[in-house]
Formats: sequence, structure tokens, C-alpha cells
Amino acid sequence: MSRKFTVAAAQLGPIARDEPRSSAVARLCAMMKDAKARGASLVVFPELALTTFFPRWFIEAGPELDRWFETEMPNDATAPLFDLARELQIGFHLGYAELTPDGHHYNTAILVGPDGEIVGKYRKIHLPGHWENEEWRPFQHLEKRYFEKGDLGWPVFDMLGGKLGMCICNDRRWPETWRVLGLGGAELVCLGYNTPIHFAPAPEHDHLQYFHNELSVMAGCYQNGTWGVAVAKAGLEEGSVLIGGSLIVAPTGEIVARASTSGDEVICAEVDLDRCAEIRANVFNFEEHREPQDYLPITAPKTKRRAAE
Ligand SMILES: C[C@@H](NC(N)=O)C(=O)O
Repeated sequence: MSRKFTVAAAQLGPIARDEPRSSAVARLCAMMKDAKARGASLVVFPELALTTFFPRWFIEAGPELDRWFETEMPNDATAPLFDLARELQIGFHLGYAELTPDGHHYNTAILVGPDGEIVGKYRKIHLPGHWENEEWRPFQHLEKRYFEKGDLGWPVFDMLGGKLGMCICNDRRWPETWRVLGLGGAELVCLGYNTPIHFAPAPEHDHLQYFHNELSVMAGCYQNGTWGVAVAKAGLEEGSVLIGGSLIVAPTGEIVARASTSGDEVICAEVDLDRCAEIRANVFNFEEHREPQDYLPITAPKTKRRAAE
């Protein structure tokens, strides 16, 4: 059976601080329709796709912070997206801030099948940024303060005749993310990102943000023989410029589609999951060539952790 289908990356332009979820969802629905019209079976939306990137502000814990989080999924605001997926028979990937019934906060992504049912969930493991309000920065990056480290590992899910995995933004920079997904058999990895151009601790690297995004996704895909769909929230959002450059990458590491704007933009590519074997049966045949007994330092436990973690 052919395992070819069209995948869409639906890049989002900026979401304003006061933009209601209903407006963001309407934009996602418009792109879902566009993706479907172009033959896509799966449309990938970015990280924290329902709101502005709120970790750029210091917000005291409590209701002011929790209003950025979703306490259930789907909910009233996102139901139209799930309904449209069902109507169009298209799968999707969505990132959002999750507040669990027992009070845990995660940076989360889900895969939803063409029947509108949630197939799988991932909670971000590599949380970038810092814990305290650092007023010297032009804007904050308080993911470490607002989210707990994900507790689900990097699972893969049966969907569209293949094995699909997820990671979120900063995760893409870490080879361990991709290798664990690869070991799980991932054939297509969906990931969303909100990456400011300006990195306050090392501004001399600002001009490398697009390069490091591409480098990370291309290497991750090639070294694990997987397709990758990396999708930005882009553009000038509340005074912070976020990179665009959403990408679809083949298991060979080649970019097969790339966004060209900093706004809402849908790019598509045909993926053939059988092409993963070109890499996995050869140079990255894990069974033949991995030498895990020499990798032990990678799994040594972290010694320095904050008490709050
Ligand atoms: C800065 C950080 N952003 C994120 N949302 O994880 C990254 O791109 O690595």
C-alpha cells in the first residue's frame, strides 16, 4: 500500500495580546481549508497557536497567568477547528498551553485524526529561558517559570499509515529529542516554534536564528531517517520579531518546502513515508551501526536541578 500523502505546514503570523481565541481559531480554520483544497491529509499548526507568546511577559502565578492556558481540549473556542477537521476529513497538529485538572502547567501539542479525535499528546521537555523576571532583557522568556517539564517522553503514534511523533520548538535543537523519536520508529515529526530573532544572552547570534532552525531540523531528519514538518509563529508580535521560515524536510535532510513570508502562510509537500528506509536501512541502520554502550554519559542523570523542578 502506498504511504504517500500531502502534508501542510500552516505558519501563523503574529497573534496580538488582546486577540481572542475565536479569532486565532478562525485563522487556523481558514488555513485548514486551504490545506485541504491543496490535497493535504495533515495540517501542522505551530507551538502555542491559540494565543500570543505570553512567556515574553512576567505574570504572577494565579488567574492572570492561567487565562493563557486551556483546561480542556477541545473546548468552546477550539471546537470549530475539530468540527472542521471532521467535516473535511483532515488530520491536524496543534500546540497550546495546557492546565490539567490537578493544576499542572505544560507546553503541549496534540495530533488529531481526520475523525476529529485526539490520537496523541506530547508535553515539551526542553524548556528554554529563565525563571525570574530579568528586567535587563527587552522581553522575557519565562517558559522555565510557567511550564513544568513534560512527563510523557517522546511517544510515536499510528496515524495516516505511519508512525508520527512530536516535539516542540527548543526540543528541535537537541539531537537526543530526534534520536529518541527515531528509536521509537518515527517517520514524520511535527513541531511548532516561537523563536524570537533577538536572543538577549548572546545577541551576536541573532543573525543565525534562521540558519540554526534549518540546521537543527535538517540534521534531526537526516540522522534519524524521518520526515520533519517545522512550523513557525512568525512576524512582529507585541514588539518581538519571531522568525518564520517554516519547513518541510525529507529523511535525506533536504528541504522540500519553505515558507517565504512572516504571516499566515500554508506550504505543502508530498511525503512518502517509505522513503525513510533510504536512510534507516543504510547509513543510519540503528540495529547494525549504533554503539549504545559508548553513549552512557548521555543518560547520566542531571546533577543540578532547581528545588522548584
Ligand atoms: C527560544 C526558543 N523558543 C521556544 N519557544 O522554545 C527556541 O527557539 O529554542
